[in-house]
Order: sequence, then C-alpha cells, then structure tokens
Amino acid sequence: MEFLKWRLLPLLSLVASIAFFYIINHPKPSHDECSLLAHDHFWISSKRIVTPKGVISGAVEVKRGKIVSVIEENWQGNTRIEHVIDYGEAVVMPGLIDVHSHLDDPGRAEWEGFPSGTRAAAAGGLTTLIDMPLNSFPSTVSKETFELKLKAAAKRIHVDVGFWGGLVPENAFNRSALEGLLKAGVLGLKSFMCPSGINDFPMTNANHIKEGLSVLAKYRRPLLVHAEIEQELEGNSELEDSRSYSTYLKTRPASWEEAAVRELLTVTNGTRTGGPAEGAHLHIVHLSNARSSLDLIKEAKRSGDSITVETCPHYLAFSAEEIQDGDTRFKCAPPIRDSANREQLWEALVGGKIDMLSSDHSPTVPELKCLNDGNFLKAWGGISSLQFVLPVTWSYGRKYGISLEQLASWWSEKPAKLAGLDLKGAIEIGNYADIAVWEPEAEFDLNDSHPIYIKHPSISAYMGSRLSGKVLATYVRGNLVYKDGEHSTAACGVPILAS
Ligand SMILES: NC(=O)N[C@H]1NC(=O)NC1=O
Ligand SMILES: [Zn+2]
Ligand SMILES: [Zn+2]
Repeated sequence: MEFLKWRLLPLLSLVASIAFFYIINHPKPSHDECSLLAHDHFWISSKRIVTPKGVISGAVEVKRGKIVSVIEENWQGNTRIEHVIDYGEAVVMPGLIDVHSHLDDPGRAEWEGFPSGTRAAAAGGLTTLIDMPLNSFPSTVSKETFELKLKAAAKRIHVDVGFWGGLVPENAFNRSALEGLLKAGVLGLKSFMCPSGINDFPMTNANHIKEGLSVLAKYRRPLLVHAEIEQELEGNSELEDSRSYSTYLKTRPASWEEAAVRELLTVTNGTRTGGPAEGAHLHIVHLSNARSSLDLIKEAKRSGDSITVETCPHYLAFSAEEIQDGDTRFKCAPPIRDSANREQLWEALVGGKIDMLSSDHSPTVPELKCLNDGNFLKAWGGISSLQFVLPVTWSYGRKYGISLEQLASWWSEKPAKLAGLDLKGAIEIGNYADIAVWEPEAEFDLNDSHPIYIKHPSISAYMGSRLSGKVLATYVRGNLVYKDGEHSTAACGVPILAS
C-alpha cells in the first residue's frame, strides 16, 4: 500500500499538472458554451428559405459549422434526417454581413466595444461584420496597430469580425508599410476625403488614393472611401440656430459628395482591365446624395471601372423634414437629406444603381451626442443602428415592394463579395452555416422593454419606432449564438483575416 502510494501520487500530480497546463494554454470554449444547441449536426427547416436559386420550402443540413446539403419540399419522410429545428413560416436567410461598423475597440470601448457590439449584431441577425479602422484608438493604420486590434477582439466577439485598415497620408506613399498591414490580414483599406473627426485619422487626397489602389491591386482587395470634399459654403452657419437640423444640413450639401465622386473617378479608371490598378476596387461608403453622384458612378461602371456604392438604412428611413429641432440622434455625415432624395435612393437601390447596404453604426457616449443642448453643430456625427438594420430595411422597404432575395443580395451576397468572404453570403452547400431566422410579419415597438444590446440605446435614432421583422435566431458557423433574447455564453466569433 505504502509502495503504491509513493508510485501513484507523483504520477497523479504529473497528470494533473499536464491537464492544468493544457487547460491554461488551450482555453477553447466547449461546444455548449459556443452554441445554444447541443448538436453540431442538425437540420434547419422552414417554408421560406432564401437561397441563390430563390425562396424554397425545405431544409438545410448543417454539419460541423458548414452547410452540407439543402433539400426542397418533401424531406419529412427522409429517415436520414434527425435533429430538425423547424421554423415553420419564419424566414431562413443568409446571415447579414455589415461591411461598415465602428466598434471603437480598443481605446474607445466606452463608445461601444467588441462584446456589446457583436452581441447586438447577433441579436439583429448579423453573422459577420467588418470593423472600421477609426474611432478606436489608436487607428488601425499599421501592422502594429492592427495587432492591438486583434488582441482587443480575441475571445470577445460573438459573431465573426473582419477588419479594414486605414489609408492615411502617413502610410499612403510607404508601400512596405501598407503591404505590412495587408499581409497581416486586413480585408482592404478605408480612407476619408474630408476630416474624419478623429485626430489620428487624417484625410487623403486623390494622389494618396491612387497610390493606395496601386498597392491594393496586387492583393486584389478594395479601398472604401468616405466621399465628401469640403467646398466653400454660402452663409455662416455659426450665426444660425444650431438646434435646427436645416442649419446642419446646409453645412454639408450634396455638392460635397458630388465633388468627391468626380475626384475619385479621375483615379478609378486605373482599375479597368489593363489599367495600372487592375485588381483593385473602389467602394464608396454611405452615399446619401441620390442625384448627380449616382449618375456619375453608373457611367464609370459602364466604362469598366471597378467601383461599387453602398447606402445605409438611415438614409432610406428618415428625411430631413422630419428631424425635430435639437434631436441630434439623427446627426450623421453625409447628412440625411430631403424626402424626395430618399425616394430616389430607394429607386436607385431597387433598380441596382446602389449595390448594397451597410449600417455605418457609429456610436459614441451620450454626452458627446449633445442630447441635452441639442446642438447639431457640436454633436458627434454617427447613427447607432447595428441591431436594427434588418427590421428597418424591411419595414421601410415594404412600401417599395422589396423581396427577400433583394434583402439577401444587399445585406449578404454583395457585402461578402466586397470583403472577399468566399464561404459566406449565401445558403449554399460548402458555405459556413451563417444563418438568420426572422419573422417578417411580427411587429414590435423599439422601446425600453425591447432587449437591446448596443451600449447606448438612448442615442439611437430608431428608439421609439414601431418596426416589423423580428429576429428569432442567429447561427454563426453552425453555432446557435442567439435565440429569443438569449446569447450563447462564450464569445466564439472568429477574427477573419485575409490570406
Ligand atoms: N468617424 C466616424 O465614424 N464618422 C462617421 N459618422 C458618420 O456619421 N459618418 C461617418 O463617416
Ligand atoms: Zn464615413
Ligand atoms: Zn463610418
């Protein structure tokens, strides 16, 4: 006995320390922590599954995170099928991909942060988002600052997150610095043609952008541009009522967007077949001017420029006429314009002149939104919307007869293509099982009793609205990360790196 004790004890303590060492170094969450479902092989069925071949009634087989089969109609008699989650009439759609979110982490996590932002995304049916390189601190403009970003995201994201790097004057002519950032895995670059509001993210001109495109061409990745150029203004807004939305609107006229688009088109011709930047792509973010700018973009596309454009739900939902004095929740840049412009934006979206949608979720802390004094000239510009983009697009788009397929194209398929996410954006065999389940007909009031996960709901312009389109469940790589107001316990989203 004594002998056994002396042989066994050291052995046991060795096993225990190896196990301890293993757990410390491999703290990978278990399946149960990542998913609210026990299985990793199951079927999702519904009468309305949105696939590239149309809306079908059938079932999607998910195995180890991927879609392994999609079957139509009569699957009930199929004995091979077990663990079925039947969503009845609810819509099963590819998870939404937001190519334009500011989660402000690291450095300004009190504005949003990865944990709350990605929980909000999951609750809104978004399965992937691409984080912007500014509003966090430091801005993501080098390999080193990108490493800080990845560190901040590690084990704190509830959906998959990719990253744009910043194109700024400091790196634009430094090819090896830009290549270092691209090699580290950013999915593309982002730049501003006007002041960004963030000190360590200065604006670029057409020369910087041309250089950026020539580097991006080698990596076949896009440049996203905030397209407004400051022009001389008539009058002096300082002398006008700062609580009036029209005062703010006059400080950023549509001509600023048009000037930027014209300038961009002097360099995007390089992206044509045979051009010096062939392989690069230019994407105009959050266009709000539905008039002249869109015609220019259409013409450039016709000439073979590799160019796309997005708009955001707030430009499709709101109009300048409706914004009350002092309600700075609606301040964003470019600004929300008149209702006739909104109609034209819808027309352009439905007609294919606008390629896709994004949230431009750009929150801050309530103090900087100046809700108390309602000063439009001082308030932070940015709309808080991440969790609501699906019901907002649907609620306001129904009037225009939008279809489920269009929603999937604007929010999943086209964004996946822009960001180079080959295995995302569609319910298709071989893709990741990134799926949103929602009830288009279910209405709800966005008030304090609604579960909201963004950090500062009070600054969201959508609070107080009645919307239709309730998200029931969200699957990321086959993990059920959100269901009826409940999230899976661990943050099992994956950082997406370009390779
Ligand atoms: N810095 C920043 O997020 N700015 C964004 N906010 C906004 O309304 N438009 C923007 O570009
Ligand atoms: Zn912007
Ligand atoms: Zn933005």
